Amino acid sequence: MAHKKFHLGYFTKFGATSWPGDGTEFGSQWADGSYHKELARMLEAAKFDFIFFEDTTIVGDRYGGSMELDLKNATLAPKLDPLPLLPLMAQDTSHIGLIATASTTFYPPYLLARLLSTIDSLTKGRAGWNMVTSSEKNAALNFGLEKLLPPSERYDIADEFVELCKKLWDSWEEGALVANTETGVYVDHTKVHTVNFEGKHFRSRGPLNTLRSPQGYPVLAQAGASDRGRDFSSKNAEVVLGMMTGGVKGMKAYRDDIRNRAEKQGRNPDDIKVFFLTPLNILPENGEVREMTEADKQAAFEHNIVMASSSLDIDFSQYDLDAPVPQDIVAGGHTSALEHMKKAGREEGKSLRDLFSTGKGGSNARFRGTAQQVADQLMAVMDEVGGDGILIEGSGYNHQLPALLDGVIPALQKAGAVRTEYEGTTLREILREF
Ligand SMILES: Cc1cc2nc3c(=O)[nH]c(=O)nc-3n(C[C@H](O)[C@H](O)[C@H](O)COP(=O)(O)O)c2cc1C
Repeated sequence: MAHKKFHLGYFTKFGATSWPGDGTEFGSQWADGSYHKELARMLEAAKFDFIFFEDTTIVGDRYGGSMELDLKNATLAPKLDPLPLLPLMAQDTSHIGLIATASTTFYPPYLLARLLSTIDSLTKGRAGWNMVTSSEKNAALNFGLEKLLPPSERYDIADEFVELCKKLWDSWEEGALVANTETGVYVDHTKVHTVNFEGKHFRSRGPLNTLRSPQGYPVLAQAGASDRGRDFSSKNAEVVLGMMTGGVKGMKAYRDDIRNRAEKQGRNPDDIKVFFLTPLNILPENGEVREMTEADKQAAFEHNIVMASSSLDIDFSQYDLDAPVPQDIVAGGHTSALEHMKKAGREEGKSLRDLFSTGKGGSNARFRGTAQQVADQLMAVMDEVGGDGILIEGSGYNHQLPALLDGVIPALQKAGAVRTEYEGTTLREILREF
């Protein structure tokens, strides 16, 4: 049976992705960029669409008011800025897309538009921007703000931010650079325009002082989950990132919803690729399934509770961790994630400790089995959901790279479910190949 062809992304961070370990694993030396350069080469050989860098700008101390658990487990920090890493990875590769996160809440639009234009030039048209509005109070404090605005206002600002960036990127028309040695004209001034943008939140005269970059502007990515977030992503994004909440039904509903919203905004839904983030648990052929030990569960708990405390802006240490999830918790951050947790408490009696003690090493991964079985499961899900891509969780999974790249991907390629060659050269072209 012919399978739905789907795209592949790899989700990681510019941080320690192989901790805990003994310090010699692949990924241990990451701060000089060498690990990610090697990783990008490996993923390009497997014909991934892109490598994706999440990012935040804090050391997490929301849980119990201490940085200890975050720094102990290298959960949120240390993390370096992924934007300068993209051109480094581009030097050793020729096709793989390079997407990094930057916040519309903290950057001035002109500065970020200029930086991303520069990176798109340096990567020869392979840059992407994951647009986030940020959800950590500490991040606000780091940038001199007392607190974050409510999520919907942050999205209103982000809408205007993107509108201005696009105007700035378009302030240089195609063909403005002429470099005509006979006339002595380097840039045709009639093709470079001021933008005179006067919005509610931003003003900018423009034009950018860069060049028009190979893609014009970077591929725009976003992960809206709330109603307002989905409106934003279906209006602006070309890569939309979803979670696998709600199983196949939930995934299909999410993708259909994003496509419908995009159509209502006058966009061609096929220009948007929806990727679902998931870990994989690839087991050895006929091997023993290793269950989580108590130490694994404790490490998972510490990691997950630090992540959730900061992204939801909740000090979970105030709550009973072993009773069903309290229904009166209020989130400052991503509200949809908290709603799922409360539902698990209400309907299944799950405690915060139950919810936070899983996930390490892909123990609760939906996709679990030998390389061939994982490939078959991925194809079955994509066939049913209808597309568009899988974003494979990479942080903490370096040990699985051989099984992924020598097992799962070749099995998918053999079945015709993923690409075996790149046709396009820019990230936008590659995403639109199918
Ligand atoms: C795959 C994925 C990647 C994300 N990456 C980041 C990130 O790097 N930084 C960040 O602050 N938020 C990140 N988020 C959070 C989203 O930007 C968004 O806030 C979240 O999905 C909740 O949606 P909502 O804002 O509509 O409630 C990510 C979410 C997902 C699903």
